[in-house]
Amino acid sequence: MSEILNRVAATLEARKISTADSSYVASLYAKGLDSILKKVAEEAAETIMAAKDGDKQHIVYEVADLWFHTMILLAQQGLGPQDILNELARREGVSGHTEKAARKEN
Ligand SMILES: N=c1c2ncn([C@@H]3O[C@H](COP(=O)(O)OP(=O)(O)OP(=O)(O)O)[C@@H](O)[C@H]3O)c2ncn1[C@@H]1O[C@H](COP(=O)(O)O)[C@@H](O)[C@H]1O
Repeated sequence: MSEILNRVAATLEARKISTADSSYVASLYAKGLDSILKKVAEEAAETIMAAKDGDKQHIVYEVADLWFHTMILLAQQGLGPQDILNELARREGVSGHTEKAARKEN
């Protein structure tokens, strides 16, 4: 399931050394962190609106946009999808309440 995530992550890495005007990802890196964060916030808001509409196809489309832009954020920060998968795996089998309590201690 994560093969596509890995392929997209590899493309995002490659775009770090690309200056192609035609590259959406390269242009977003060039604009910097605040622009990336703005896109993440926009896509989150669009996801919320799609969910409120209840149109499943629209939800899938907007969540794909949201995942994609969070992946750009991760790449820009020197992280990748494997870091998130590792964190989710770590939480597996841990109840949400236990996790919440552990966070409060940190
Ligand atoms: N998966 C995506 C992908 N999903 C969404 N987008 C772009 O993300 C933007 C989403 O922004 P919006 O929904 O706000 O739409 P918009 O109004 O057109 O965008 P803005 O003008 O506001 O930026 C659009 O420009 C989409 O084209 C993507 N752009 C690229 N990819 C992947 O990234 C790869 C590299 O892309 P380039 O860097 O463009 O070569 C591609 O081969 C794809 O695999």
